[in-house]
Amino acid sequence: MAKTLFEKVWDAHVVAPESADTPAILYVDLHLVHEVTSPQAFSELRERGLKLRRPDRMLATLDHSTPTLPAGPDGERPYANAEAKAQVTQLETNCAEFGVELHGWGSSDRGVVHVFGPELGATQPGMTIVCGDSHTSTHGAFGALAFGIGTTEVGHVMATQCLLQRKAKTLAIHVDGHLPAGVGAKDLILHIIGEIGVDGGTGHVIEYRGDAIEQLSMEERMTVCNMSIEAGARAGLIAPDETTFAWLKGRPRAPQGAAWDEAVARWKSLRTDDGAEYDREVRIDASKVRPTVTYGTHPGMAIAMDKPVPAARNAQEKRALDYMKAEAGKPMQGTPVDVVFVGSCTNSRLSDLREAAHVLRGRRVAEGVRMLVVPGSEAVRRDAEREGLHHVFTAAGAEWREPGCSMCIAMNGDFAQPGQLVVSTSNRNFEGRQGKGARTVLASPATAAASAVAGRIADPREYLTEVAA
Ligand SMILES: CC(C)[C@H](C(=O)O)[C@@H](O)C(=O)O
Ligand code: SF4
Repeated sequence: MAKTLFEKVWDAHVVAPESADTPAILYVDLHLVHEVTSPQAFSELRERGLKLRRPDRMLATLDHSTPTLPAGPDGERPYANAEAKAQVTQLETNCAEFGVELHGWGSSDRGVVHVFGPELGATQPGMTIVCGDSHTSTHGAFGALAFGIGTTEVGHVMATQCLLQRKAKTLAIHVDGHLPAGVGAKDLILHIIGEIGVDGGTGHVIEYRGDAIEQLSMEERMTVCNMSIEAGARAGLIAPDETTFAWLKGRPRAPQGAAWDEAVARWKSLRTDDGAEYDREVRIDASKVRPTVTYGTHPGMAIAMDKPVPAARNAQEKRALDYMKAEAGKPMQGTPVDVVFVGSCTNSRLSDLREAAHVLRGRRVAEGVRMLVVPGSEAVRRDAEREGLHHVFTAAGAEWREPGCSMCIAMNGDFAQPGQLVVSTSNRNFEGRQGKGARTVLASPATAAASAVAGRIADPREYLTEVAA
Protein backbone atom coordinates (compact mmCIF):
# COMPACT_ATOMS: atom_id res chain seq x y z
CA MET A 1 0.00 0.00 0.00
CA ALA A 2 1.19 3.51 -0.82
CA LYS A 3 2.52 5.21 2.31
CA THR A 4 3.35 8.75 3.34
CA LEU A 5 6.83 9.61 4.63
CA PHE A 6 5.39 9.88 8.15
CA GLU A 7 3.85 6.40 7.93
CA LYS A 8 7.14 4.91 6.73
CA VAL A 9 9.13 6.30 9.64
CA TRP A 10 6.34 5.53 12.11
CA ASP A 11 5.90 1.92 10.97
CA ALA A 12 9.64 1.28 11.14
CA HIS A 13 9.67 2.24 14.84
CA VAL A 14 6.51 0.69 16.27
CA VAL A 15 7.38 -1.83 18.96
CA ALA A 16 3.72 -2.47 19.81
CA PRO A 17 0.81 -0.98 17.86
CA GLU A 18 -1.82 1.21 19.46
CA SER A 19 -5.22 -0.10 20.48
CA ALA A 20 -8.41 1.61 21.61
CA ASP A 21 -7.09 1.96 25.14
CA THR A 22 -3.32 2.11 24.75
CA PRO A 23 -1.09 4.31 22.64
CA ALA A 24 1.56 2.69 20.47
CA ILE A 25 5.03 1.98 21.86
CA LEU A 26 7.55 3.72 19.66
CA TYR A 27 11.31 3.12 19.60
CA VAL A 28 13.47 6.23 19.93
CA ASP A 29 16.73 6.46 17.96
CA LEU A 30 18.09 9.69 19.40
CA HIS A 31 17.32 11.46 22.66
CA LEU A 32 18.59 15.02 22.95
CA VAL A 33 18.89 16.57 26.38
CA HIS A 34 19.28 20.07 27.82
CA GLU A 35 19.46 21.49 31.32
CA VAL A 36 15.87 22.72 31.73
CA THR A 37 13.75 19.61 31.19
CA SER A 38 16.08 16.84 32.33
CA PRO A 39 16.77 17.32 36.09
CA GLN A 40 13.49 15.77 37.30
CA ALA A 41 13.85 12.83 34.95
CA PHE A 42 17.35 12.04 36.19
CA SER A 43 16.14 12.39 39.81
CA GLU A 44 13.32 9.95 39.15
CA LEU A 45 15.75 7.41 37.71
CA ARG A 46 18.02 7.83 40.70
CA GLU A 47 15.15 7.42 43.17
CA ARG A 48 13.95 4.25 41.48
CA GLY A 49 17.43 2.83 41.05
CA LEU A 50 17.06 2.70 37.26
CA LYS A 51 19.78 2.95 34.66
CA LEU A 52 19.68 4.56 31.23
CA ARG A 53 18.57 2.04 28.64
CA ARG A 54 20.78 3.40 25.84
CA PRO A 55 23.11 6.17 27.02
CA ASP A 56 24.83 5.83 23.63
CA ARG A 57 21.68 7.17 22.00
CA MET A 58 21.67 10.33 24.08
CA LEU A 59 23.41 13.63 23.50
CA ALA A 60 23.32 16.53 25.91
CA THR A 61 24.15 20.22 25.69
CA LEU A 62 23.85 23.43 27.71
CA ASP A 63 21.89 26.22 26.06
CA HIS A 64 18.83 27.73 27.77
CA SER A 65 20.29 28.98 31.04
CA THR A 66 23.79 29.74 29.89
CA PRO A 67 24.94 33.36 29.89
CA THR A 68 26.15 34.66 26.52
CA LEU A 69 28.69 37.02 28.05
CA PRO A 70 32.12 35.52 28.66
CA ALA A 71 33.39 34.34 32.05
CA GLY A 72 35.05 36.96 34.22
CA PRO A 73 38.80 37.02 35.02
CA ASP A 74 38.09 34.70 37.98
CA GLY A 75 36.55 32.15 35.60
CA GLU A 76 33.04 32.79 37.03
CA ARG A 77 30.29 32.80 34.41
CA PRO A 78 27.75 35.64 34.71
CA TYR A 79 24.66 33.47 35.33
CA ALA A 80 21.33 35.31 35.46
CA ASN A 81 20.57 33.80 38.88
CA ALA A 82 21.30 30.89 41.20
CA GLU A 83 18.65 28.73 39.52
CA ALA A 84 20.25 29.06 36.09
CA LYS A 85 23.61 28.10 37.52
CA ALA A 86 22.09 25.17 39.42
CA GLN A 87 20.49 23.78 36.25
CA VAL A 88 23.81 23.83 34.47
CA THR A 89 25.71 22.24 37.34
CA GLN A 90 23.00 19.62 37.74
CA LEU A 91 23.23 18.54 34.10
CA GLU A 92 27.02 18.32 34.39
CA THR A 93 26.64 16.08 37.46
CA ASN A 94 23.88 13.97 35.91
CA CYS A 95 25.73 13.33 32.67
CA ALA A 96 28.90 12.37 34.53
CA GLU A 97 27.00 10.01 36.84
CA PHE A 98 24.86 8.35 34.15
CA GLY A 99 27.46 8.31 31.40
CA VAL A 100 25.83 10.68 28.92
CA GLU A 101 27.92 12.53 26.36
CA LEU A 102 27.61 16.21 27.31
CA HIS A 103 28.73 19.04 25.08
CA GLY A 104 29.00 21.52 27.90
CA TRP A 105 31.29 24.42 28.69
CA GLY A 106 34.60 23.81 27.05
CA SER A 107 33.20 21.62 24.27
CA SER A 108 33.90 22.98 20.82
CA ASP A 109 30.51 21.56 19.74
CA ARG A 110 28.24 23.10 22.39
CA GLY A 111 25.20 24.85 21.02
CA VAL A 112 21.45 25.27 21.10
CA VAL A 113 20.12 21.71 21.15
CA HIS A 114 18.46 21.95 17.73
CA VAL A 115 21.53 23.48 16.16
CA PHE A 116 24.27 21.24 17.52
CA GLY A 117 22.55 17.87 16.87
CA PRO A 118 22.27 18.36 13.11
CA GLU A 119 25.76 19.89 12.94
CA LEU A 120 27.26 16.76 14.44
CA GLY A 121 25.37 14.64 11.92
CA ALA A 122 23.53 12.99 14.82
CA THR A 123 20.23 13.94 13.20
CA GLN A 124 19.64 11.58 10.26
CA PRO A 125 16.81 10.76 7.85
CA GLY A 126 14.31 8.15 9.00
CA MET A 127 15.19 8.40 12.69
CA THR A 128 12.83 9.01 15.57
CA ILE A 129 14.22 11.87 17.64
CA VAL A 130 12.87 13.26 20.89
CA CYS A 131 13.87 15.98 23.32
CA GLY A 132 12.16 17.64 26.24
CA ASP A 133 11.71 20.68 24.06
CA SER A 134 8.95 21.79 21.73
CA HIS A 135 11.20 22.89 18.89
CA THR A 136 12.51 19.37 18.37
CA SER A 137 10.41 19.56 15.20
CA THR A 138 13.47 21.28 13.67
CA HIS A 139 15.10 17.89 13.02
CA GLY A 140 12.21 16.94 10.74
CA ALA A 141 14.04 18.95 8.07
CA PHE A 142 16.13 15.79 7.54
CA GLY A 143 13.15 13.49 7.18
CA ALA A 144 13.39 12.38 10.82
CA LEU A 145 10.23 12.03 12.90
CA ALA A 146 11.16 14.44 15.66
CA PHE A 147 9.00 15.82 18.40
CA GLY A 148 9.06 17.48 21.78
CA ILE A 149 8.13 15.45 24.86
CA GLY A 150 7.31 16.34 28.47
CA THR A 151 9.62 15.84 31.44
CA THR A 152 7.82 12.66 32.53
CA GLU A 153 8.31 11.22 29.05
CA VAL A 154 11.97 12.24 29.16
CA GLY A 155 12.23 9.85 32.11
CA HIS A 156 10.37 7.10 30.22
CA VAL A 157 12.72 7.36 27.25
CA MET A 158 15.75 7.36 29.53
CA ALA A 159 14.61 4.16 31.22
CA THR A 160 13.18 2.29 28.23
CA GLN A 161 14.34 4.02 25.01
CA CYS A 162 10.64 3.92 24.07
CA LEU A 163 7.76 6.31 24.14
CA LEU A 164 3.99 5.92 24.33
CA GLN A 165 2.46 7.74 21.37
CA ARG A 166 -0.84 7.96 19.56
CA LYS A 167 -0.41 8.02 15.82
CA ALA A 168 -0.86 11.55 14.46
CA LYS A 169 -2.84 12.51 11.37
CA THR A 170 -1.01 13.76 8.31
CA LEU A 171 -1.17 17.23 6.79
CA ALA A 172 0.59 17.98 3.51
CA ILE A 173 1.56 21.59 2.93
CA HIS A 174 2.44 21.97 -0.76
CA VAL A 175 4.46 25.09 -1.43
CA ASP A 176 4.39 25.70 -5.17
CA GLY A 177 6.44 28.13 -7.22
CA HIS A 178 9.43 30.22 -6.15
CA LEU A 179 9.99 32.58 -3.26
CA PRO A 180 10.63 36.12 -4.59
CA ALA A 181 14.10 37.68 -4.20
CA GLY A 182 14.74 38.98 -0.69
CA VAL A 183 12.07 36.70 0.79
CA GLY A 184 13.22 33.66 2.75
CA ALA A 185 12.28 30.59 4.76
CA LYS A 186 11.29 32.60 7.83
CA ASP A 187 8.90 34.73 5.82
CA LEU A 188 7.48 31.54 4.35
CA ILE A 189 6.83 29.80 7.66
CA LEU A 190 5.36 32.95 9.24
CA HIS A 191 3.15 33.27 6.17
CA ILE A 192 2.08 29.60 6.46
CA ILE A 193 1.21 29.93 10.15
CA GLY A 194 -0.60 33.19 9.38
CA GLU A 195 -2.65 31.27 6.81
CA ILE A 196 -3.42 28.05 8.71
CA GLY A 197 -3.42 29.51 12.24
CA VAL A 198 -1.75 28.47 15.50
CA ASP A 199 -4.02 25.46 15.69
CA GLY A 200 -3.91 24.73 11.96
CA GLY A 201 -1.66 21.72 12.51
CA THR A 202 -3.14 20.38 15.76
CA GLY A 203 -3.10 16.58 15.94
CA HIS A 204 -1.12 16.36 12.69
CA VAL A 205 2.38 15.80 11.47
CA ILE A 206 3.03 18.29 8.68
CA GLU A 207 4.93 17.24 5.58
CA TYR A 208 6.22 20.28 3.69
CA ARG A 209 6.62 19.55 0.01
CA GLY A 210 6.62 21.14 -3.42
CA ASP A 211 9.09 23.03 -5.58
CA ALA A 212 9.69 25.88 -3.15
CA ILE A 213 10.57 23.42 -0.37
CA GLU A 214 12.91 21.38 -2.58
CA GLN A 215 14.76 24.58 -3.46
CA LEU A 216 15.47 25.41 0.20
CA SER A 217 18.89 24.80 1.77
CA MET A 218 19.10 22.55 4.85
CA GLU A 219 19.35 25.62 7.09
CA GLU A 220 16.18 27.04 5.55
CA ARG A 221 14.38 23.71 5.88
CA MET A 222 15.30 23.67 9.57
CA THR A 223 13.81 27.17 9.96
CA VAL A 224 10.55 25.96 8.43
CA CYS A 225 10.31 22.71 10.41
CA ASN A 226 11.35 24.49 13.62
CA MET A 227 8.12 26.48 13.71
CA SER A 228 5.77 23.54 12.93
CA ILE A 229 4.97 23.42 16.62
CA GLU A 230 3.83 27.05 16.46
CA ALA A 231 1.07 25.87 14.11
CA GLY A 232 0.14 23.30 16.75
CA ALA A 233 1.59 20.37 14.78
CA ARG A 234 3.14 17.36 16.48
CA ALA A 235 6.09 17.48 14.07
CA GLY A 236 7.21 18.78 10.69
CA LEU A 237 8.84 16.69 7.97
CA ILE A 238 10.65 17.23 4.71
CA ALA A 239 11.65 14.26 2.55
CA PRO A 240 15.44 13.83 2.38
CA ASP A 241 17.07 14.47 -1.00
CA GLU A 242 20.47 15.30 -2.51
CA THR A 243 20.56 18.57 -0.52
CA THR A 244 20.16 16.56 2.69
CA PHE A 245 22.78 13.96 1.78
CA ALA A 246 25.33 16.59 0.70
CA TRP A 247 24.84 18.46 3.96
CA LEU A 248 25.27 15.36 6.13
CA LYS A 249 28.20 13.79 4.32
CA GLY A 250 31.40 13.77 6.36
CA ARG A 251 29.85 15.03 9.58
CA PRO A 252 31.30 13.33 12.67
CA ARG A 253 28.23 11.22 13.50
CA ALA A 254 27.14 10.49 9.94
CA PRO A 255 27.85 7.00 8.60
CA GLN A 256 31.21 6.73 6.82
CA GLY A 257 32.55 4.72 3.89
CA ALA A 258 30.42 1.75 2.76
CA ALA A 259 27.96 2.44 5.57
CA TRP A 260 27.37 5.88 4.05
CA ASP A 261 26.42 4.43 0.66
CA GLU A 262 24.08 1.93 2.30
CA ALA A 263 22.50 4.67 4.37
CA VAL A 264 21.92 6.92 1.35
CA ALA A 265 20.33 4.04 -0.55
CA ARG A 266 17.98 3.49 2.41
CA TRP A 267 17.27 7.20 2.87
CA LYS A 268 16.26 7.54 -0.78
CA SER A 269 13.19 5.41 -0.06
CA LEU A 270 12.01 7.94 2.52
CA ARG A 271 9.53 9.74 0.29
CA THR A 272 5.78 9.76 0.21
CA ASP A 273 4.70 7.19 -2.38
CA ASP A 274 2.65 8.26 -5.36
CA GLY A 275 -0.98 7.73 -4.50
CA ALA A 276 -0.47 7.84 -0.73
CA GLU A 277 -3.15 9.86 1.01
CA TYR A 278 -2.83 12.57 3.61
CA ASP A 279 -5.62 13.34 6.05
CA ARG A 280 -5.50 16.99 4.93
CA GLU A 281 -3.76 19.04 2.27
CA VAL A 282 -3.07 22.76 2.00
CA ARG A 283 -1.57 24.66 -0.95
CA ILE A 284 0.59 27.74 -0.58
CA ASP A 285 1.79 29.90 -3.48
CA ALA A 286 5.42 30.84 -2.73
CA SER A 287 5.41 33.71 -5.21
CA LYS A 288 2.86 35.55 -3.02
CA VAL A 289 5.03 35.54 0.11
CA ARG A 290 6.47 38.93 1.12
CA PRO A 291 8.66 39.97 4.06
CA THR A 292 6.41 38.88 6.90
CA VAL A 293 6.28 39.83 10.57
CA THR A 294 4.02 39.22 13.54
CA TYR A 295 1.79 41.93 14.97
CA GLY A 296 0.24 40.11 17.95
CA THR A 297 1.22 37.78 20.75
CA HIS A 298 1.22 34.43 19.01
CA PRO A 299 2.97 33.41 15.79
CA GLY A 300 -0.34 33.04 13.93
CA MET A 301 -0.83 36.80 14.08
CA ALA A 302 1.52 37.27 11.15
CA ILE A 303 1.21 39.41 8.04
CA ALA A 304 3.27 40.95 5.24
CA MET A 305 4.88 43.99 6.86
CA ASP A 306 3.40 46.40 4.32
CA LYS A 307 -0.17 45.15 4.73
CA PRO A 308 -2.51 46.77 7.26
CA VAL A 309 -2.82 44.96 10.61
CA PRO A 310 -6.27 43.32 10.64
CA ALA A 311 -8.92 44.38 13.13
CA ALA A 312 -9.27 42.21 16.26
CA ARG A 313 -11.91 39.51 15.86
CA ASN A 314 -12.26 38.73 19.56
CA ALA A 315 -11.25 39.86 23.05
CA GLN A 316 -8.00 37.90 22.92
CA GLU A 317 -6.89 39.52 19.70
CA LYS A 318 -7.88 42.91 21.06
CA ARG A 319 -5.72 42.30 24.11
CA ALA A 320 -2.86 41.20 21.85
CA LEU A 321 -3.06 44.37 19.75
CA ASP A 322 -3.18 46.50 22.91
CA TYR A 323 -0.18 44.72 24.39
CA MET A 324 1.76 45.17 21.16
CA LYS A 325 0.52 48.75 20.77
CA ALA A 326 -0.28 47.69 17.21
CA GLU A 327 -2.97 49.63 15.38
CA ALA A 328 -5.50 47.88 13.19
CA GLY A 329 -5.50 49.36 9.69
CA LYS A 330 -1.83 50.42 9.89
CA PRO A 331 1.05 48.27 8.58
CA MET A 332 3.81 47.08 10.95
CA GLN A 333 6.42 48.51 8.60
CA GLY A 334 7.70 51.79 10.05
CA THR A 335 7.05 50.88 13.71
CA PRO A 336 9.92 52.20 15.90
CA VAL A 337 12.26 49.50 17.22
CA ASP A 338 14.21 49.38 20.51
CA VAL A 339 16.00 46.04 20.36
CA VAL A 340 16.97 43.64 17.58
CA PHE A 341 17.79 40.01 18.33
CA VAL A 342 19.38 37.71 15.76
CA GLY A 343 19.62 34.21 17.19
CA SER A 344 17.64 31.15 18.43
CA CYS A 345 17.20 27.65 17.02
CA THR A 346 15.06 29.18 14.26
CA ASN A 347 17.65 31.53 12.83
CA SER A 348 21.14 31.38 14.34
CA ARG A 349 22.97 29.31 11.75
CA LEU A 350 25.77 30.56 9.55
CA SER A 351 23.45 31.37 6.63
CA ASP A 352 21.24 33.44 8.95
CA LEU A 353 24.21 35.41 10.22
CA ARG A 354 25.41 35.94 6.65
CA GLU A 355 21.97 37.23 5.74
CA ALA A 356 22.04 39.75 8.60
CA ALA A 357 25.66 40.72 7.86
CA HIS A 358 24.83 41.28 4.21
CA VAL A 359 22.46 44.07 5.24
CA LEU A 360 24.72 45.47 7.98
CA ARG A 361 28.00 45.57 6.07
CA GLY A 362 29.06 49.22 5.79
CA ARG A 363 25.97 50.38 7.67
CA ARG A 364 25.26 51.22 11.31
CA VAL A 365 22.63 50.18 13.80
CA ALA A 366 20.40 53.24 14.34
CA GLU A 367 21.02 55.50 17.32
CA GLY A 368 19.24 54.20 20.42
CA VAL A 369 18.71 50.67 19.07
CA ARG A 370 20.37 47.74 20.81
CA MET A 371 21.25 44.80 18.59
CA LEU A 372 22.34 41.39 19.82
CA VAL A 373 23.74 38.72 17.51
CA VAL A 374 24.00 35.28 19.11
CA PRO A 375 25.36 32.32 17.14
CA GLY A 376 23.51 29.04 17.63
CA SER A 377 26.59 27.02 18.43
CA GLU A 378 30.34 27.10 18.90
CA ALA A 379 30.67 25.78 15.35
CA VAL A 380 28.58 28.64 13.97
CA ARG A 381 30.62 31.07 16.03
CA ARG A 382 33.89 29.69 14.64
CA ASP A 383 32.67 29.72 11.05
CA ALA A 384 31.24 33.23 11.37
CA GLU A 385 34.46 34.55 12.90
CA ARG A 386 36.53 32.86 10.21
CA GLU A 387 34.55 34.87 7.66
CA GLY A 388 34.87 38.04 9.72
CA LEU A 389 31.13 38.36 10.27
CA HIS A 390 31.68 39.32 13.91
CA HIS A 391 33.61 42.38 12.69
CA VAL A 392 30.69 43.36 10.48
CA PHE A 393 28.35 43.15 13.48
CA THR A 394 30.56 44.99 15.94
CA ALA A 395 31.53 47.65 13.38
CA ALA A 396 27.81 48.27 12.89
CA GLY A 397 27.38 48.70 16.64
CA ALA A 398 25.81 45.30 17.42
CA GLU A 399 26.88 43.01 20.27
CA TRP A 400 28.47 39.69 19.29
CA ARG A 401 27.84 37.05 21.96
CA GLU A 402 28.61 33.46 22.91
CA PRO A 403 26.21 30.70 21.74
CA GLY A 404 22.97 29.97 23.61
CA CYS A 405 19.19 30.50 23.58
CA SER A 406 19.79 34.04 24.82
CA MET A 407 16.97 36.53 24.30
CA CYS A 408 14.74 33.95 22.64
CA ILE A 409 13.64 32.93 26.13
CA ALA A 410 15.20 35.52 28.45
CA MET A 411 16.10 33.11 31.25
CA ASN A 412 19.84 33.62 30.95
CA GLY A 413 20.43 37.31 31.54
CA ASP A 414 19.55 38.50 28.02
CA PHE A 415 16.20 40.28 28.03
CA ALA A 416 14.43 43.44 26.92
CA GLN A 417 12.92 46.10 29.18
CA PRO A 418 9.17 46.54 29.78
CA GLY A 419 7.48 48.16 26.79
CA GLN A 420 10.48 47.79 24.49
CA LEU A 421 9.79 46.54 20.99
CA VAL A 422 12.08 43.70 19.90
CA VAL A 423 12.42 42.59 16.30
CA SER A 424 13.46 39.00 16.83
CA THR A 425 14.45 36.10 14.60
CA SER A 426 13.17 33.60 17.20
CA ASN A 427 9.91 31.65 17.10
CA ARG A 428 7.70 32.81 19.97
CA ASN A 429 6.15 36.24 20.56
CA PHE A 430 4.14 35.44 23.68
CA GLU A 431 3.60 38.18 26.26
CA GLY A 432 6.76 38.62 28.29
CA ARG A 433 8.70 35.98 26.36
CA GLN A 434 11.70 38.27 25.87
CA GLY A 435 11.40 40.07 29.20
CA LYS A 436 8.53 41.28 31.37
CA GLY A 437 6.35 43.63 29.34
CA ALA A 438 8.62 43.36 26.27
CA ARG A 439 6.91 43.30 22.88
CA THR A 440 8.16 40.83 20.28
CA VAL A 441 7.89 41.06 16.50
CA LEU A 442 9.05 37.86 14.81
CA ALA A 443 10.95 38.35 11.57
CA SER A 444 13.69 37.00 9.30
CA PRO A 445 17.37 37.80 9.89
CA ALA A 446 17.32 40.18 6.88
CA THR A 447 14.29 42.04 8.22
CA ALA A 448 15.84 42.15 11.70
CA ALA A 449 19.06 43.68 10.34
CA ALA A 450 17.24 46.15 8.09
CA SER A 451 15.09 47.21 11.04
CA ALA A 452 18.19 47.69 13.19
CA VAL A 453 19.65 50.04 10.59
CA ALA A 454 16.42 51.95 10.01
CA GLY A 455 15.43 52.08 13.70
CA ARG A 456 11.99 51.06 12.43
CA ILE A 457 10.54 47.85 11.03
CA ALA A 458 11.97 47.96 7.53
CA ASP A 459 11.78 45.99 4.28
CA PRO A 460 15.09 44.19 3.76
CA ARG A 461 14.67 44.41 0.00
CA GLU A 462 15.64 48.07 0.30
CA TYR A 463 18.99 46.97 1.72
CA LEU A 464 19.93 44.25 -0.72
CA THR A 465 22.70 46.26 -2.36
CA GLU A 466 25.74 46.32 -0.18
CA VAL A 467 27.41 49.63 0.60
CA ALA A 468 31.21 49.85 0.67
CA ALA A 469 32.48 48.99 4.14
C1 LIG B 1 12.51 25.35 28.06
C2 LIG B 1 11.82 24.49 27.06
C3 LIG B 1 11.01 23.48 27.76
C4 LIG B 1 11.03 25.30 26.04
C5 LIG B 1 10.34 24.43 24.99
O1 LIG B 1 9.84 23.34 25.24
O2 LIG B 1 10.25 24.80 23.87
C6 LIG B 1 11.87 26.32 25.32
O3 LIG B 1 12.88 25.76 24.57
C7 LIG B 1 11.00 27.21 24.49
O4 LIG B 1 11.38 27.50 23.37
O5 LIG B 1 9.97 27.66 24.97
S1 SF4 C 1 16.47 28.95 21.09
FE1 SF4 C 1 14.46 29.47 21.95
S2 SF4 C 1 13.02 28.14 20.94
FE2 SF4 C 1 15.04 27.29 20.61
S3 SF4 C 1 15.32 25.78 22.23
FE3 SF4 C 1 16.18 27.72 22.94
S4 SF4 C 1 14.52 28.72 24.04
FE4 SF4 C 1 13.58 27.08 22.82
